[in-house]
Amino acid sequence: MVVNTSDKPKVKTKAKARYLKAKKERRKVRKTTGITGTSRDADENEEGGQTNVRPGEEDYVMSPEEVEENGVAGEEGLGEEQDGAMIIKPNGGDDDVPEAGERKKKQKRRKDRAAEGEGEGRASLEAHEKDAVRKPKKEKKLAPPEDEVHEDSEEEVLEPPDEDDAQLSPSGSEADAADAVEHDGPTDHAEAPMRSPTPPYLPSFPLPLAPPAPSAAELSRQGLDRALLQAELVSASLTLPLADPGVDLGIGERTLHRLDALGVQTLFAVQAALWPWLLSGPEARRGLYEPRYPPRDACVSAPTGSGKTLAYAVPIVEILSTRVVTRLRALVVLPTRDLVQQVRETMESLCKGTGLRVGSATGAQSWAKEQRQLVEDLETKLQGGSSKVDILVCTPGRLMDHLNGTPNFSLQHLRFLVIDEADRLLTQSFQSFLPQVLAAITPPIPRLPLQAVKDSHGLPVPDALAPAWMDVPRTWGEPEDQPSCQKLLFSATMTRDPGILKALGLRNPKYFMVTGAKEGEQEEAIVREEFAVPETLAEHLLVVPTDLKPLYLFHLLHTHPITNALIFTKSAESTTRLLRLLEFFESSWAAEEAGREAVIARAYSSELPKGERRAILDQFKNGHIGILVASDLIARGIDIPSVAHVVNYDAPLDMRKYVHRAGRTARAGREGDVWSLVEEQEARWVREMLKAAGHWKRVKRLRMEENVLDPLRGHYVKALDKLREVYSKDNKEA
Ligand SMILES: Nc1ncnc2c1ncn2[C@@H]1O[C@H](COP(=O)(O)OP(=O)(O)OP(=O)(O)O)[C@@H](O)[C@H]1O
Repeated sequence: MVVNTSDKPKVKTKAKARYLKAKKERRKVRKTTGITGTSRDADENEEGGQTNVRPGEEDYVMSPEEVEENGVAGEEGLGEEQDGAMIIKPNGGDDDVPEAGERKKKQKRRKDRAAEGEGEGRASLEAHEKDAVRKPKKEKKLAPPEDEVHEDSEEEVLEPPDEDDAQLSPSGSEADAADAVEHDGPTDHAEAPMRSPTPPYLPSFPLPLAPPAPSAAELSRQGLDRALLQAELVSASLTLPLADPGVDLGIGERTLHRLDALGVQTLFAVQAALWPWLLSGPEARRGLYEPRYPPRDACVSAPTGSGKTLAYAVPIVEILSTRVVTRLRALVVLPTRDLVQQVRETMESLCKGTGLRVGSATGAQSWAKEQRQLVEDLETKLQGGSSKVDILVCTPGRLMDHLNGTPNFSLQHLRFLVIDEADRLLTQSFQSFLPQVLAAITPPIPRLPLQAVKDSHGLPVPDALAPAWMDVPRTWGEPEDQPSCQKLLFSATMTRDPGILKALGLRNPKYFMVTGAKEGEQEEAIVREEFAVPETLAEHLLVVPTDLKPLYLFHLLHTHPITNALIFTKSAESTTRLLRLLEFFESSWAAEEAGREAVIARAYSSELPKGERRAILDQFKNGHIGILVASDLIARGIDIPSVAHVVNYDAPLDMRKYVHRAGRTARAGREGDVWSLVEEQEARWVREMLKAAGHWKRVKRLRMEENVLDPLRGHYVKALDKLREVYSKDNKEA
């Protein structure tokens, strides 16, 4: 960082005179030797991968006044001099030099002088200097803390494979090219010297840490602590045989057969806790309408892949299977179309033989068609609505469309409202759906009078108001009927934020938490929002230089080898770019020797049309595609049992994202690995994030020497060239 010194008052001292003389001498030397040392040079070097200055460690140039106060480089050993100014390396601060104590004393003396009132100008100069001296310290914090990442780790050093013999040394242009690919797309290297002195990486700032979890007292003030702190804690390792004669699950023969057909022999922890509570326990309500004794709501937090879908789907189907007429009685809301499709399939397979009808609303079909599929009578005005489906699985946007625009689409008969991936659906981006849904399940005031309804030909039409909606005579003091809708919230990262949960208007909620936390640490884990991950998940973290990240990825894919893998990037665009680079790399690698087979990879993001996305997902599920490079569109909920590895190519932005991405593998008790490639400048906050979530100890930190990449560098360079070519062609055509 260059500090502008022009507005500083001039202070002439002997030290300064000495300094200026020395400066003249140095200029002379430079003129004769041709060595320059401006910060611009440093930037250009950095861009070319030649400098020792790491991203985020910008140089600080000292003013003559500061030199005077701090002494010259030769005296203090703080840094090197550049064009008449001193450059302090950020990691050459106070802590690193023996003379630091002396300098501190001087700074203190300066402070004291300023405090004694040596004039305003001098005081502001002091402040400026103080800032300037501090800044490098701040920058130091941003420096890639590779050492720190390794400090308390059991590192696994990955040895270079020796079967390949391609030897290419790292070069500046290669680093440039990788940088271009990762940051700006391909660039013309001939232009490199013309670049501005801006460092090649955007300055990095640590992400703000999550605010501390609300205290028990805070929760208490919000009126939610009792329920939350009295959560039913369920051990993640709990299982229950489905055929256990000693346990009354409240499940009928038909459902037991369906579960058997689905391969369910043993209940997972979340199911073992929830099914009896909903179906056979003292608090269970099996009626379709429970206006006098409405059921309690439930919030369920359980790790990814732990069977939350069946945990709610089975009780819903079991209870609704007694219904006689079709009404919309269960609504399941999910954040994406793919998840809607997945849950609909599960519901349909459970409903076989019950006569229950399952529908979905995502906007995948035309509006009119979807309306006709959901509502029986779109013409007559019916107070009780007219539904063609018993269970509707939908996205929030399409649900709002139907609430506002589909005649006779009513939620008054709802017995279950399931909000799956609840923490996601309660975030701001989805916030408007919740008030509308809550209004639609709340009876009107005053209640509606019963009236005979006739169709356009004057013939009577059956209409049915839900009990809580009806205006019926009641004796004095008798309470009005309550809506029978039971809200069930599910997530692997369920929010404990009382403010957010309050917005749901939960009725005497019961919390279930499936946790791996040890006894005695569970309460803290709840309050601190620590999320459990599957026990069978192995977690690895590798700190890599930004410019070589793709190459490290390719190395991982080849050496481990990693297949049946989901690779997550930060955006749809990055997904496409990384896939192209991977394809070019693979074709170059496979072409080198007969018999080598390139890995088959595809991209998956919102950039693809819906139909294509579906086809790609199917191919990935049945193993025709080995690697799916994906955006966060499928980071949540998607269940693909064959996924053996997840790679965080771009670091997840928060712990929730980390948990959900990682949770695409190690599902239903299977083994799985997550690999996080963390850029040097991100390492600190990734570590902080994992630590704050009580997760750091689980993560195995890897160290990989750069020479392991050598056998693949040649193919990588070719791939980069090809990518640059394609992008410049694309740009010309655009
Ligand atoms: N009791 C069981 N026995 C065997 N397999 C089960 C059982 N329960 C669920 N599964 C299977 O486990 C897998 C994961 O279940 P599910 O998708 O419901 O997980 P989830 O907890 O909702 O995960 P996420 O939080 O990622 O959405 C599914 O393939 C499901 O069929």
